[in-house]
Amino acid sequence: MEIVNPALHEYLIAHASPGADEVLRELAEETHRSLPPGLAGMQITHDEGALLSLLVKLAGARTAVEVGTFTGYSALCIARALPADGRLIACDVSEEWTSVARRYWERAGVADRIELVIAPAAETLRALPREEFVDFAFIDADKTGYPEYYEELVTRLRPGGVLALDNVLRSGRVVEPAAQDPGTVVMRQVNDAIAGDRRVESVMLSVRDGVTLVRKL
Ligand SMILES: C[S@@+](CC[C@H](N)C(=O)[O-])C[C@H]1O[C@@H](n2cnc3c(N)ncnc32)[C@H](O)[C@@H]1O
Repeated sequence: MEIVNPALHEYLIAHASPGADEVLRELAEETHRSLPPGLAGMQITHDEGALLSLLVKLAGARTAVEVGTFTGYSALCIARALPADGRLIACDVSEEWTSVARRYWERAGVADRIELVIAPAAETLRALPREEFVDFAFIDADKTGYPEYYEELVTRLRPGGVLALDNVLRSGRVVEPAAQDPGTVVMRQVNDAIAGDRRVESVMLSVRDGVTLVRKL
């Protein structure tokens, strides 16, 4: 999934702060021990988690939304960067995977900041107030859902708010014309749409599998 070479990726991870965090490390270990590699590999890596925490703090975020929670690693990185009275709405469809997440959120002392909604994310997002109240959002779920998740979230992002999208390079497949799987085709459309979206300024980063950062104007 990573697009930088493995040695360099290890080096990046070793230099992201906070260095050793017991709760995050054990969450990653349990996820990789209990699930097959194809599923466990959906978890973001430590460097991306550190990036999310930093962005939440830089944006001064109090209200955040995550689409795609899995076993809770990214949600934990977002929630612990919020102030104590901050709120993260976490969207997923899996009771099984998010039951792991809940245990680690409790351990980290951030469970009271996270509202987990088990339902298709499009339904959850559509039901949110139609106001610019979101300070930070992270999209990391089914790729064909990205156009709707982006639109529902960008309209609710406050001016100056930040939205991050994961897997935007699809392991490099976005630049391979022969790659025509639905996720890659949709991701090319999303990437083009964001680059031309006059409501935002944006940049694509080659972090892990590619992360686009969007700031609402
Ligand atoms: C790549 S994983 C998320 C990884 C997570 N951000 C982390 O840090 O470990 C994608 C997640 O999206 C969820 N998902 C897939 N389709 C969804 C949908 N329509 N609505 C909400 N969640 C969905 C899956 O259940 C899965 O947990």
